[in-house]
Amino acid sequence: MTPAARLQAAIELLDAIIASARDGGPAADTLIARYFKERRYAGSRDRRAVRDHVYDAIRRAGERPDTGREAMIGLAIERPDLAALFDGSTHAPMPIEPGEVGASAGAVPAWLAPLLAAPVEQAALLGRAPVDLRVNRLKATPATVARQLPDAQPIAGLPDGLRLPEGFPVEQAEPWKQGLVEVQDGGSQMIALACAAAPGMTVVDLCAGAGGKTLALAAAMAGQGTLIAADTIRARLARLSPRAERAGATFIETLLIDQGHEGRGLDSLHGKADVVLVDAPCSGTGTWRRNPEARWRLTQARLDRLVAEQARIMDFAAPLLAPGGALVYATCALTDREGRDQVDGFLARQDGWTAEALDMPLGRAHGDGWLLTPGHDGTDGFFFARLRRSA
Ligand SMILES: C[S@@+](CC[C@H](N)C(=O)[O-])C[C@H]1O[C@@H](n2cnc3c(N)ncnc32)[C@H](O)[C@@H]1O
Repeated sequence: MTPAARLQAAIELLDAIIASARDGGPAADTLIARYFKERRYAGSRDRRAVRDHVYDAIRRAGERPDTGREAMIGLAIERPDLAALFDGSTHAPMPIEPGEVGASAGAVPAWLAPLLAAPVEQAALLGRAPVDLRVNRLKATPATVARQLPDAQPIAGLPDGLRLPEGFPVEQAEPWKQGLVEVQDGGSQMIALACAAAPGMTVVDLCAGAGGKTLALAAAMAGQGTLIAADTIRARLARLSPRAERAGATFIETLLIDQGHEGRGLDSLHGKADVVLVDAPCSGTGTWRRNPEARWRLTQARLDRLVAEQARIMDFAAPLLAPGGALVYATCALTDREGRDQVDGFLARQDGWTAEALDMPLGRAHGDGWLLTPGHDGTDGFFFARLRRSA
């Protein structure tokens, strides 16, 4: 493909990504993979160049543009090398008309910016994310893994964390194949640390998804005790089993609960748990480094629904705790409504709970919880809090 044809391909892909973000369709990565499956003539260098154009244009535009051309013209305003490719030749984009405007530059949609926690460094939300690993203590130590992965660097403050450069193909590396490491952002590792799970405890990971944090809890428990991974989506929980097997964490039990009737599946756990992790569904504002078009999907109405659902989940999680137990509330969101205010609301609604002061090696205190941000900590963005049920 010529450089101009690559640019035109990026514009077509952006059209599809914009429509998908508007209509709740597939993620950008899925659309890009589909696009190239149908265009076998594109070589690996073509695919890389088109993908880079697409993501550069997405990262640059805080508001969802109307068209791919508008997104790309916005980028071309800052990149004369790209502007020169709008020449109308075969497979190239048509010349930019006088007065034709590009998407404006920005990190965060205007409606959302005032809702972000004040300390958040907004531009850093769109940076490039490294590949973070958690060494699986059920099978290995950081020292043994570091010898096998010489490119990996320790992550300050995370005893089991190792960091590889962006794009490192870790799934082809032996330590990953043998289950000695899991790919897990440093912020997620910090949340597992905040749970302070220990051998012999009863721990419930209530929004377990495919079990990223469940596996970290399993390692902290050294494979001893009761660890339940619950979720409302069967397909997500199903992805945990092969991961648990690879990690040697076969003591994990999975529990499929019924959306809207969660209490039914959780009755037998009432008053039994030492730790309940609520890693709640959220706006994902902290993970834009990995899927920057997510900010084109979020709407005020969706945020309102998420906030209501987070409060509801915390409320049905609370009775699961034994006296003296800890409910750890976490989101990969950086809006105060999903974090600090959510904890304030819980403490106002529920008697007999206190927020524990946290002192973690990365991040900073925020309200009654803790904030991690890409700009301050080099991790994805998270808010979490540890809420203790009185003994
Ligand atoms: C942020 S994701 C969890 C990510 C996961 N903990 C990890 O570390 O990979 C939130 C999860 O909450 C689940 N969820 C949504 N509503 C729920 C509910 N009412 N009860 C339990 N889980 C729910 C979603 O299916 C999703 O898997």
